[in-house]
Parts: sequence; C-alpha cells; structure tokens
Amino acid sequence: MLKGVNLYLIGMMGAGKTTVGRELAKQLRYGFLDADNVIEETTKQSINQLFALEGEAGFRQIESDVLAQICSFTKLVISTGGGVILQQKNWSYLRHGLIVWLDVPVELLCTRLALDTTRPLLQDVDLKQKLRSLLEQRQSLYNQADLRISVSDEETPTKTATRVLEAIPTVLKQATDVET
Ligand SMILES: Nc1ncnc2c1ncn2[C@@H]1O[C@H](COP(=O)(O)OP(=O)(O)O)[C@@H](O)[C@H]1O
Ligand SMILES: O=C(O)C1=C[C@@H](OP(=O)(O)O)[C@@H](O)[C@H](O)C1
Ligand SMILES: [Mg+2]
Repeated sequence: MLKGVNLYLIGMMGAGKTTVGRELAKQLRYGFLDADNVIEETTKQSINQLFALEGEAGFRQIESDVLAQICSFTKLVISTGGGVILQQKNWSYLRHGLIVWLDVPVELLCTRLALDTTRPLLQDVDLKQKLRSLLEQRQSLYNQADLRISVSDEETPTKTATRVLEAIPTVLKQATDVET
C-alpha cells in the first residue's frame, strides 16, 4: 500500500508511538525503528543521561542527526520522540515519508505516564500541567501531519495500529488527486 515509503509516527509523550509503531511495522511487514532507541544505542547513553549531560539542546541536535540518517532508508515504520517536530529542519526528513499524528488527550497521557521515570521533561513537575503546556506549544506542529488519528478512549495498540492502516488510503488518494 505504501510502496516502500516510510511511515513516521509523531505525537506527545505517552501517545503510544513506540508501542503502536512496532505493531504497525508487523502488520505492514516493514522494519521498525524507534528514534530514541537508535539514539540510546549510538550514544550508549539513556535519554535521561543525555538530557543530564548535553541538556535539551544537545539532545535535539543528536535527535536531528539520527533522523537525517534514518530517513535515507525505506520500508520502515519510525517512531519519533515527541519533540522531533520542534526543529524546522526535521520536517524535511519527516516529509520523506507519510507522517501520522497519534492524538491522545492529556488525561489519558497522564494515566499512562503517572509512574514513568524515563522521560526527563516529566520528572519533578505537575504532570498534567506540564503535558498541557507542552501540547499547547506543539499542537499546531503536530497538526502538520498528513494524517491525524485520535485515540480518545483506552484501546489496544493493535486496534490503534489497525485504525492507522485503515486511514492511510484516504491520504494516499488525496495525494494522487493533487498530482492528477
Ligand atoms: N493503545 C494503547 N493502549 C494501551 N496502552 C498503551 C497504548 N499505547 C501505549 N500504551 C502504553 O502507554 C505507555 C507509553 O507508550 P509509548 O509507546 O512508550 O508512547 P510514546 O512512544 O508515544 O511516548 C506504555 O506504557 C504503553 O504500554
Ligand atoms: O516530547 C519530548 O520532548 C520527548 C519525548 C521522548 O520520546 P517519547 O515521545 O517516545 O516519549 C524523548 O524523545 C525525550 O524524552 C523528549
Ligand atoms: Mg517513544
């Protein structure tokens, strides 16, 4: 269906990009890469360590370099980190593929992330308040995706992946319409 074109998942922390991405890759018979995992493997540091050592700005630079490498491959589902949309140049990498926004309300993100210790931006803060303010800053950027999949109630990752796959032909059709 995608003819080898990569699929990029974007969205807030806890939206399910990593979990749903793996499932999507299985269903599409694509390879799977999680950008944060690639960063951790190449730097041999955890995301927490990188934020502590390099600061957010240093992390964003590494994130961008990794994305630049990844986008030269094909037949991949790529789960990005939630802040990848912040840098303009990252969009030129993401636009190599189809960009899907997993849009999940803050309340559900809070439930999923309440006990999380792996996301440095969410430690020692009022979780709901922080997620609200991040979403406010980022929403218009997430909205630049080719496809928005809203997940308002808890559903299995397999179900979300199936909904993404069912929605893809609608955007592919629009793209063909523009060309012709
Ligand atoms: N569709 C889903 N249904 C239930 N739990 C989910 C779903 N997607 C993700 N989760 C859970 O939410 C948490 C965050 O998911 P994750 O895939 O790491 O999100 P992201 O990569 O977008 O930050 C994980 O504990 C995961 O098991
Ligand atoms: O939203 C963000 O700024 C971040 C999201 C994280 O990835 P997930 O979206 O997979 O949690 C990770 O890249 C880092 O902690 C920063
Ligand atoms: Mg993730």
